[in-house]
Amino acid sequence: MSEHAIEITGLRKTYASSAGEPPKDALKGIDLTIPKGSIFGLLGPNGAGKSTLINILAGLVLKTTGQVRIWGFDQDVNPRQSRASIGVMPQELNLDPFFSPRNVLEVQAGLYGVPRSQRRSDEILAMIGLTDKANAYARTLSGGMRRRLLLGKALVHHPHILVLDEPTAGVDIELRNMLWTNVRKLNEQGMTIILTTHYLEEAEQMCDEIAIINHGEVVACDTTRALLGRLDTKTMVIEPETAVPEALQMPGGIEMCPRSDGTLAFNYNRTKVSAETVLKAVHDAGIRIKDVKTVEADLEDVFLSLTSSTA
Ligand SMILES: Nc1ncnc2c1ncn2[C@@H]1O[C@H](COP(=O)(O)OP(=O)(O)OP(=O)(O)O)[C@@H](O)[C@H]1O
Repeated sequence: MSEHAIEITGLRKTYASSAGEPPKDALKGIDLTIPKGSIFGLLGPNGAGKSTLINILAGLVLKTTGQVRIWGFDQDVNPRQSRASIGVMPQELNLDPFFSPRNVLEVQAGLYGVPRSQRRSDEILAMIGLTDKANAYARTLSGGMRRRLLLGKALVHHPHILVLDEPTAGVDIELRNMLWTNVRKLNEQGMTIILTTHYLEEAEQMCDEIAIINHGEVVACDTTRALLGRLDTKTMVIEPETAVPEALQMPGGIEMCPRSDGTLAFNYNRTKVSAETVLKAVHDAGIRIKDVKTVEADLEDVFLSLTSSTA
């Protein structure tokens, strides 16, 4: 059995032309492997191709060419097994208004051929906090409750992989925390999680690995730590003890930027300049240091550097 939850090779999707619009190459040859047991982030600007990719994984959009293996099953050769291995929580709140949460879960379990003896609607309702609403019409549920129900619906067939498409877009903090607690718990139980999010801080906190997609191509795929280590620029922020002399000259490779709060930011390329060199330059400039801290690049910096030049 493969150690990868998902293996994608040469995946292309071209949407046919319609209403006078030319054909659209939404995915231009994606190669991607997602390790089993990981929390994997799929990031990219609007229109990058994330939903297309997720919908292909979910079996909702047909690929143009390429190979997709889900939990070791080739989508074309073993469509039933590959579909059974994955559960998708979609972005849209597409629920039948006259179905109760219990109906929704039971019907979904039926669609996936889960035998009655293996259904666990009560357990799922408890997990998503909808036990009291088990028999209420979906149209009477709040937006947050519907979203939780969609999470439950994605889990009825015990998938190995859970895909969350923008699960926290526009949700309040309480629901966001509840979602993440559940996602972490499921991951600890061995489920592989794939998520798209616009909140880079969230991806930084949640994901072990991240792929950044731009214009239908993977422009970076690495561990979150390695991705954050990619940017060479580092900043040292110094709070001076005394007034700073005007017109300071810094050695090459160190740029000084005074900040409005009275601190001084020194930007330097950490592969070329050491922190010690920066501190010495500050000292030689006659600046007495009251406090000092260094600032690492965050995911937003990495994201912008990889996507803004071609946007
Ligand atoms: N059914 C479709 N027909 C034609 N073009 C489409 C269709 N669906 C998506 N596209 C186009 O394909 C490209 C990728 O869209 P996709 O929805 O996959 O991006 P995305 O990264 O999910 O964006 P967002 O974050 O805004 O949801 C876009 O240019 C979009 O306009």
